[in-house]
Amino acid sequence: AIDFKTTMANAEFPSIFLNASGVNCMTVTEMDEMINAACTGGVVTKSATPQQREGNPQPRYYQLEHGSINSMGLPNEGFPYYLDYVTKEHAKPTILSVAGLKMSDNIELLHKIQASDYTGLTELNLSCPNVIGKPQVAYDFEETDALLAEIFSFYTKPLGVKLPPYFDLVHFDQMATILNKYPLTHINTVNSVGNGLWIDIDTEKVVIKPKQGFGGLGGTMILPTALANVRAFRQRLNPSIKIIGTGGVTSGADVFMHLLCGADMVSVGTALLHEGVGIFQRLTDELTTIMAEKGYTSIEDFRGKVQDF
Ligand SMILES: O=C1NC(=O)NC(C(=O)O)N1
Repeated sequence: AIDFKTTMANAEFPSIFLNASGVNCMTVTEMDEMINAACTGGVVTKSATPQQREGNPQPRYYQLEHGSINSMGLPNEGFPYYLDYVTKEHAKPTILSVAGLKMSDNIELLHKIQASDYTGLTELNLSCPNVIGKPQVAYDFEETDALLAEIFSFYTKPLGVKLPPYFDLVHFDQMATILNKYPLTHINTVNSVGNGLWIDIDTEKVVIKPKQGFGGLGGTMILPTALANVRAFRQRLNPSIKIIGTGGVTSGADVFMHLLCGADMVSVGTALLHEGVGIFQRLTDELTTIMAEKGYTSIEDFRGKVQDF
């Protein structure tokens, strides 16, 4: 069997696979299920906001033929619930995802984690596209830079950021220049492709209620965008900043492509919601088959080695 173990900061993940924050991670039951499932590296919590949130009105999720559209609106049990969970002992590492609704929230949440007994990884979600009236922070380069500067003036525990997709090479340059200034453990890229729209032609209505049907896109249809973002940041970031590749993974071949682009770990959202935690054994088996066919005995044989034409 191939060794899929991965280390990020002070955490040793027994597998490269994680859930995308938001999927299979809202409650203790779901998070335990992720940790206890075969071939998972651990669990990423739902992004925690300072207080519990109901989220946006339903329907707020819809499965499309080639992916998904969602405008959940950060429903979650509240920061204390998730801090309590990750501070407990678990068989595999946890990543605590947090999402402030304004800059002072983010600072406050990280002060609380810094002061807590939690020593594991934290991921600052800078990219939720679905909080009504709120922008995706990571599309504001100045705000992101200022926020990270403030955070790293006091935060000394392992910290990564969840990024939205970018679509312009100059934006990759600008964002990487900012991120390289800070001792981040990782980036997680991509969050959903923000503010897509889908219509049911029978009813001539949009398919989700919030924001007149505008929602974040996930699944197969965003795989090319996800691969581009993983590769672009791998090419630009300090090697010390690891990459969790997220977006569009439904098969071992998709995982293989994320790894060729340089991902250190791979997380699954839409397909996990659709298939359940059994997907991780399937992805492991499919990736193992591909590697065997190519004579690879370790991910290091091909990680980041996508070739130009
Ligand atoms: O960061 C997020 N990305 C999404 O696609 N949806 C959720 C949400 O709406 O809660 N948050």
